[in-house]
Amino acid sequence: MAAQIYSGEKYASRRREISANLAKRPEFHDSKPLPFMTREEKILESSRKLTLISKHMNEIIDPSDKRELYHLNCEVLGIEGNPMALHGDMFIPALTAQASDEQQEKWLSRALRREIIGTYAQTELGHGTNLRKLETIATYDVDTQEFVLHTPQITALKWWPGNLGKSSNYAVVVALMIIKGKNYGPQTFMVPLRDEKTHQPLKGITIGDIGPKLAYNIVDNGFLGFDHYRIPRTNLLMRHTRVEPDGTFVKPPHAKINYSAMVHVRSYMITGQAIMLAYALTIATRYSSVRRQGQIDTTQPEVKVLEYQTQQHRLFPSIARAYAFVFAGAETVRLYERVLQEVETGNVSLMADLHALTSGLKSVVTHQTAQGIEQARMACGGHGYSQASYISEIFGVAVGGCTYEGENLVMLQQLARYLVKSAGLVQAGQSSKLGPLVAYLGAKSDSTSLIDRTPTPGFAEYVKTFQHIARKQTLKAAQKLFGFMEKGDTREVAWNKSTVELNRASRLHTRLYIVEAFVRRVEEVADPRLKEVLTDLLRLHVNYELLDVAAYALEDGFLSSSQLDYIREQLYFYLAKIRPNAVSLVDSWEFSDRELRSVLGRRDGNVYENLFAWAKASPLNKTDVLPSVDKYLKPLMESARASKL
Ligand SMILES: CCCCC/C=C\C/C=C\C/C=C\C/C=C\C/C=C/C(=O)SCCNC(=O)CCNC(=O)[C@H](O)C(C)(C)COP(=O)(O)OP(=O)(O)OC[C@H]1O[C@@H](n2cnc3c(N)ncnc32)[C@H](O)[C@@H]1OP(=O)(O)O
Ligand SMILES: Cc1cc2nc3c(=O)[nH]c(=O)nc-3n(C[C@H](O)[C@H](O)[C@H](O)COP(=O)(O)OP(=O)(O)OC[C@H]3O[C@@H](n4cnc5c(N)ncnc54)[C@H](O)[C@@H]3O)c2cc1C
Repeated sequence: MAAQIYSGEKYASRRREISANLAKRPEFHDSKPLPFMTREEKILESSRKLTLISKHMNEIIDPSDKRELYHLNCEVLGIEGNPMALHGDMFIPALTAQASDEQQEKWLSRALRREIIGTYAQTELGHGTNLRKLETIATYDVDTQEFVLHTPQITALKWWPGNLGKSSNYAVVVALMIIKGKNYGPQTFMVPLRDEKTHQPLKGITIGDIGPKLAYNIVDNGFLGFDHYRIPRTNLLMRHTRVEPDGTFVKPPHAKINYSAMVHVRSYMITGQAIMLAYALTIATRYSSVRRQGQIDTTQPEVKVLEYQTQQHRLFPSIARAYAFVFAGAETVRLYERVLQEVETGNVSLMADLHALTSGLKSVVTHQTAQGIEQARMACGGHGYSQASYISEIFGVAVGGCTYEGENLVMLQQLARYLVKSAGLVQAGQSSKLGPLVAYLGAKSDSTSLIDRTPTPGFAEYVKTFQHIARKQTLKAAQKLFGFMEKGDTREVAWNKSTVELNRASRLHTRLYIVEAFVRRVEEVADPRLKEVLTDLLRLHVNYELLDVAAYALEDGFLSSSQLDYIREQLYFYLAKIRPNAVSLVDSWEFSDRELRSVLGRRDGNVYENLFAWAKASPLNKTDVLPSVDKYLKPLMESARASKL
């Protein structure tokens, strides 16, 4: 099953080898539990381990393999980030996609050797979403052939870039490019920030950390201001866009090619989110198979809480989602890598499809992941609330994905633009022009679903039902938009009056895509034992998801209320059928205890002994009497006693 999850036996077994290798190297392990450390201690600890990784990486992984590096980082550094997180996640991808060969020779090779540390500085105090209104300006000075970077007011300060605050000495900075008074929109520049020897900020740079956050606190998200700071013309990233010495601007082959680092993260983060969801579910499912509370048969001992249908309903549909997401994530990464290669040859035809797909997936997956993690926490009762479970940290890190790389409700609108265009083609009788991801919009719907009248597995009927719902909502939302425009609203006003409905269409389209990706993967499985278990999980998934969106199919009679009952019964049937495999389904992700960092979710299942040992090790228990008691509580009680006398 691990080979299914990790798209092949090769990587699944490499993961095992890497984990086994690390198990023998205590210097790579957390020196104490992360929840017992201050932020400063965590950053120090993470930097220590990062240095070890850099020194010994070649002995443990093939450094050119992104997935091996990712696994090494998960084991050693963990999810709370590290001082070079953005270096790998965005700085290197931005240089790879946007720097010219010559620039790559100069900077990318140094970045890959870790001679310099970089980040991606785009968001500002006043603007994150609306990139066209960024306020940092890069004005071209023809005389000196330099760009002058400037922060004209406080809202123009860069704000949020990861590892900008304290760690990075370079950044890919996004600024509005002005040449001879003309605004050429957001462009990307390679900018030195700190002296390479002293790490002191360079003259003209104001820089620092933005303070603690909900989670992800090992990362020093930062602020950055420029005071008429000069960089050479050749620091504009010039793989696709160019500015000649005389200020002539050479347009890129696609207007949004500079947004590639964002599309990179949106493509990869689907897998990252699936893994975080699986972390939380591993912890909650293991714990639920140890925790006994209450009885189902009063003549029998207390049951494991995993026997309760409510607990199964709380956890198993999310287990199915984690699988669905990791399968969809693998497809997304393949598409991203293909588009990256095609862009190299000047073919930008798939950029819009990739952008639409990743915008929708990023939004739906992060939202459902956060929901699933929070349910996993609650499924652990009181112990879920303790940091010993580590689920609160996993939630805090994962939920950040709802905001970063484009706020979810905004990104759903990006997909909606694509869907509206497609709906326009359908309306104009040009369905043959629809791309493969939206071809279903042009198909004719059956009048009713046959979901309860086809032999199992009947996935085609489920897919048809999801298609019916997504098509109906897309055409309806587009119609609403067109209707407002016909009545005289501008497109922007009409859009704003239709966005709740448009975003619903985007979610439904994306959920259809996820179901289809799951079906595609299960169809490929050759081993009959694996196929059976995955088919059960997929059945649970399609019934759960369909029930969640059934209102759309009930309102036009595509589904009847008796079919709804059928779907519910199927759901309950598969909850029970999956129960014996539940622990194996989470164990198949093969997370080591070191990677999980959860006292509650350890493989040995010795929950109570482990919790007690953890509590005793808490910093507060180092002494029996805290200074706060000596200083305040004892005098308080003493004065209360004295006043009574
Ligand atoms: C190997 C296994 C490993 C597994 C790995 C697992 C995990 C690791 C992965 C990730 C790391 C995780 C964590 C890192 C943590 C945090 C990092 C966070 C970083 C950041 O947040 S960086 C800042 C991100 N900021 C944003 O995302 C801003 C969002 N805003 C925008 O993107 C844009 O402003 C906008 C909303 C898209 C609008 O742009 P605008 O220029 O105004 O364009 P429009 O007028 O709206 O559209 C015009 C037109 O262009 C199309 N368009 C827009 N963007 C793109 C694009 N990128 N590509 C193609 N086309 C695009 C748009 O659709 C319109 O098309 P039309 O045809 O409709 O005109
Ligand atoms: C953990 C984390 C890490 C980050 N790392 C980086 C980084 O490394 N580099 C970097 O540059 N940035 C980074 N960011 C910033 C991040 O990319 C932005 O916060 C994000 O893009 C959202 O932009 P915003 O903060 O301006 O939100 P806003 O756009 O101000 O959103 C506020 C509200 O307004 C709504 N809204 C905004 N525009 C519209 C619209 N057009 N239509 C309808 N509703 C709208 C949103 O839906 C939301 O509800 C990070 C953020 C976080 C949380």
